[in-house]
Amino acid sequence: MAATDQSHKASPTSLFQVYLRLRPPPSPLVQLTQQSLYPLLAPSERYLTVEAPGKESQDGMPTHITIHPPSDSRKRAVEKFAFTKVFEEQAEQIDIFRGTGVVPLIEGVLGEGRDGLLATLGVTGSGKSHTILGSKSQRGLTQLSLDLLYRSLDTQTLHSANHPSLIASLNATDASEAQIFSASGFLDNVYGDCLQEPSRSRAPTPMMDPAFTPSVPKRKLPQRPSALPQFPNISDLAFSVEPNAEYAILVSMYEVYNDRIFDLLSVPSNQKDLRRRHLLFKSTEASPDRKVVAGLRKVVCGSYEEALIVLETGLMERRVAGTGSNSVSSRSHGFFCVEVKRRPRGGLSNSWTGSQLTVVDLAGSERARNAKTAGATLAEAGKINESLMYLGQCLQMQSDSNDGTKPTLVPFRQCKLTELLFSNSFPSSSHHHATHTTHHRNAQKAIMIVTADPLNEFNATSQILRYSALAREVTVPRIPSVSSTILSNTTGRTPSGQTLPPAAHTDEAVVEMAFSEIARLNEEVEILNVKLTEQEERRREAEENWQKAEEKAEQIEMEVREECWGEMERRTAEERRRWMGAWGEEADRNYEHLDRKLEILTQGIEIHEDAIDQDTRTTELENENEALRRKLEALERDLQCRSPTKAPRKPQLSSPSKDYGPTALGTALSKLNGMSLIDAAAYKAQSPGKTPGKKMRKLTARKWDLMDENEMDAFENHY
Ligand SMILES: Nc1ncnc2c1ncn2[C@@H]1O[C@H](COP(=O)(O)OP(=O)(O)OP(=O)(O)O)[C@@H](O)[C@H]1O
Repeated sequence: MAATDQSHKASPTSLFQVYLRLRPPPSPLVQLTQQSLYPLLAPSERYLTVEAPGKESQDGMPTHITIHPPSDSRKRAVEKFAFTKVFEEQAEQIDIFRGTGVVPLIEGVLGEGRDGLLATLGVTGSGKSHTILGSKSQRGLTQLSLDLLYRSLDTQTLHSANHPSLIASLNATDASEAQIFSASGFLDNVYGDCLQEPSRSRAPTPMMDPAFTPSVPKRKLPQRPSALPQFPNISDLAFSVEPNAEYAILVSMYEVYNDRIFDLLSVPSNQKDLRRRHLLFKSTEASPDRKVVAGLRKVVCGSYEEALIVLETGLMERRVAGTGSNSVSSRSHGFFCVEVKRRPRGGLSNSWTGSQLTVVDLAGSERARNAKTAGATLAEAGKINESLMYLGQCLQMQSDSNDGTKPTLVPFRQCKLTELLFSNSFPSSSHHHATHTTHHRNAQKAIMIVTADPLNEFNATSQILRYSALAREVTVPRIPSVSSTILSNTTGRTPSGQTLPPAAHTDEAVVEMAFSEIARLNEEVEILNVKLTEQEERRREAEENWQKAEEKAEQIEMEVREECWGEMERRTAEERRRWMGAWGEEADRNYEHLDRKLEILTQGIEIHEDAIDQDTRTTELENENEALRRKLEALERDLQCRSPTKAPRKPQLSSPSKDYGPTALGTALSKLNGMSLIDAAAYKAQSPGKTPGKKMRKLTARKWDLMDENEMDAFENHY
């Protein structure tokens, strides 16, 4: 056999441990009734064989299977798949519970504070629901896990009926913006009178949400927990937990339908209103490092029985909602979550810590394909196929990286399902600002149980196995060589029975070699063909993804552009408003300033007019004027007497020696200066032929200084 892939071992860093469970053939009666639903092959046509356990197997369990394509298949390649463990048809529910990693997963949730995820994957009818939810006679992994949790916590589990402040305390610290209810309150509301016994008086439900109105259509009460299967028994199994702690268990359920998340415990307000509000998977303020489904309804279940009824209610809602929206139950991916919250014993503290176990029942891919022909919308069927294809890609990436050559880069953000399954699979740490401590969160541990029916259709089953397996080998069986076929009956003898000569033997060997070479080349061609088909398939998927990504990018760009444009317009309007405001204020200030100035001016004028009498002031100014004029004239005369030979200097009227400033007095003085000049000119005109020089020679400066105007006139007339 020629192999194209030799990687067998699951890497210890794998995000998922992948177990394969083969379902047994149905009983003849079931086969008869369900033949049309799940057309099965005859046992002789079985294409799947389990390999004997190898060296790497744990507990002597097989880890590999081989699938041989049926004779009518186009492909001839034989494929070998590796899993963490393979459970054959005879495996019971308890074997799966104990043999897969479910028990350590629960231990991690209880002790290590590590989230756990358990999912089943397979084509329709392969036994997913049987494995995860059980049957009429047997419990599934969900019920067994709940049983183990309650058994381990035992009396340390808190009941909301005994602790009235429990719901408020949980509400105060819940990071997922959830609505938390007590089990009795929740069940009362959904089933109403069905739960009541005539003699029993019912205490009011603590912390009942007023929005939780009793107008809800009542559901038919599910089977009593005591009527539900008790087998297999795991009473020998329990973990010891922190003795100084007390625990609360919160149950929530949701489904992913058409790539949207819907609460399964949130019953619609009336029968017609089946358009449920979808929820977001996001990081919240209280949970920055971890994404949570925000706004879920959570029910505090104090006992295993309460948890079972809530589980049944959610499953029923999944069916009711499915039927109402023209779909069937397995057309959605169902999530059942059990949160284990812990706080120090005493009930005083609100410091809840804890982790969560999530059980996932994935939709069957085959059902979606058939549903297309059964009248379901293309979008609905397409969404399941799409989400399973993305899940396949993520698992494929994991298996590709298991050989250690490529880093694990899981493209899990492509749809809600893969986001929900993988987002919390990576370790992270977050800083709590309030306490200034760094909280380290363990990476989630995940288990995938792949269910397969070896008698179900080859293509669908091989497809699921191909992308969920941890490793794969492709081989092509060696075809019996042509020469050996031809010569098988001859062996050195002619068909007539004659022995061939030695030369003929040599020719036979050459022919044999040639044929074996042709056969080898044929094998290689076959393998290359298989590889080519796969590459083409991957390329097609990649191109589809590329196109989708481009469309998404375009849409995001448009949204961003619109957002930016809106933001710009908003800011411009804001800026305009701000500017107009400022401008108005400035104008007001200016007006005010002007008003104040005018007021001051008016007041100033009034004061001036009131303070000084106009006439007195005029007289004063005239007197002053007179005195100054006289002084000026005396000065001029003095000047002329002192330098009689020199031409008389013109008084500098335009630049008086003393700067009087821009006051009224200054102006008056300037006028006076002008007047002096005119007077002097007039005076000169009155004494023609007499030069100032002659006059100056006959007068003493002292005398001249002391003479007044009249004396001066007399003096001039005398001479
Ligand atoms: N391991 C098993 N042992 C016995 N019966 C089984 C086993 N697995 C499946 N069955 C039976 O096969 C039938 C189909 O199984 P189941 O409903 O679990 O398939 P499924 O994969 O969940 O299908 P769907 O996708 O339609 O929900 C059921 O009647 C179930 O009881």
